Amino acid sequence: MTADFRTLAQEIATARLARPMGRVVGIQGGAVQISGLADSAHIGDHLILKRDPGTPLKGEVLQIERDIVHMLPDSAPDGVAIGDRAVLLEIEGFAAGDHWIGRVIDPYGRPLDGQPLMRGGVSRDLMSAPPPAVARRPLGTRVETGLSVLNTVLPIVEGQRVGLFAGSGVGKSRLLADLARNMQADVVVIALIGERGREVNDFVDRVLGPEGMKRAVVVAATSDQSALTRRRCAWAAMTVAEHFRDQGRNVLFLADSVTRFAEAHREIAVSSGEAPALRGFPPSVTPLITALCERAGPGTAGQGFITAVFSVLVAGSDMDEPIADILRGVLDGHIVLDRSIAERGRFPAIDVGRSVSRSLPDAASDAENELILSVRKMLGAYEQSAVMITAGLYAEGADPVLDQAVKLWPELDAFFAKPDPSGIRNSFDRLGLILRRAQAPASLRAR
Ligand SMILES: Nc1ncnc2c1ncn2[C@@H]1O[C@H](COP(=O)(O)OP(=O)(O)OP(=O)(O)O)[C@@H](O)[C@H]1O
Repeated sequence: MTADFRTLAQEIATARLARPMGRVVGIQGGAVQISGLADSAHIGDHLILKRDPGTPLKGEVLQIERDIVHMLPDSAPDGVAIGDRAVLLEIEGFAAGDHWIGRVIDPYGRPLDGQPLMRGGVSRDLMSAPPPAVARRPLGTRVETGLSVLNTVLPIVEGQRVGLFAGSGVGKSRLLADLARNMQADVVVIALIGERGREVNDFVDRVLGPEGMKRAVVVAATSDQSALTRRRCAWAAMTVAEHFRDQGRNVLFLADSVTRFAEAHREIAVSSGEAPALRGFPPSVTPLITALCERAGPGTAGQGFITAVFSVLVAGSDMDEPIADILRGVLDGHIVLDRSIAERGRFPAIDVGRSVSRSLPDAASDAENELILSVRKMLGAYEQSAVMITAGLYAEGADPVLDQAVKLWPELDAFFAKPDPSGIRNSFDRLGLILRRAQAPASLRAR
């Protein structure tokens, strides 16, 4: 029997023909209390509530008390009455497989691209723990990113977890798509959390395109779906990544965005009575985000790596807002996109001065580290005097580093925008050439 038939036979054998039913006994806030299901329901199970009159209302099991199941409905529980019937739906196991590559799925493993999709052979727990810290391999080697700036001054190594901090409309999706298409990886798993439906289609069809989809699994939950589904999206995508990692493959995991994941959690937490604390977010948001990020990283011996980029929405470049702050603490680096750079048309709009890769200095050779340090010094000198320079108040000769920085600035700025499919070595060669032209390293070392 082929694997597909075995899966089908298993599904038929385990299918439940009768469905447990309960009755509404209360409605409080956004949640509906149901009796008669406490023995059969599990957290996260789906329910369908038959409103009389009205269309059925779907929802998920949020809490279970001794006799009562608390259901969080997908939309406002208008028209729900005491005594209405609630039917427990069986939730299928989540089992990824190779045939998911190239597909767009929802957080329950159902296809969103109109084609049939079989489940894989083995169901996985969506909330699995990360590999034990002591058994984990160390971070791996540098990966080709396809972009000059990430190949050189902000390197990413196998198993590294990076935050992508960006305001709206500064090129976050395009950068993620560039990485999905060009970054070195066996499989790319993309979590699209809380985007509008139109944006998901646009991302898949136009921004990512058929080339990007070739090795990608997209897991999407749109903004109109319930908070539970949106929150589940991040876990489902991470579970897909873990499936491929366990097979020894190197996975690139891209999450867009952790902010929307945290917002979905906030909705759920408030419905279950948790008080907001961190500027509107409940205290449980910190362990939630930390646990998700921890699942990425190196696997154990024989497993692959999950190299991850988690995007964060930072309104008005506020890097201290709670989600950005939590992420900065748990990740191994951050890439900051800057609106003023995007506004002058330089993409990717990475603010190199404010971005950090914690894989340095280990990820680069001594000579490369020296080059990176020189670039950073020059950028620092330029940025400190940027106002003076643009106001025409800069006079050559006062500071040799600033003189070089001013001279090199246009070339460095153009270098940061360049794609580089030919690899890390080539990116460093080009960067070295730019610096040598101004004989910068020697004079900088003398400072
Ligand atoms: N690499 C690029 N080259 C040229 N233009 C770009 C590039 N990246 C982004 N842009 C421009 O910036 C716009 C916004 O990009 P993108 O949709 O990726 O931003 P975003 O931060 O994901 O936006 P949102 O917050 O709305 O999701 C694009 O429509 C395009 O005009």
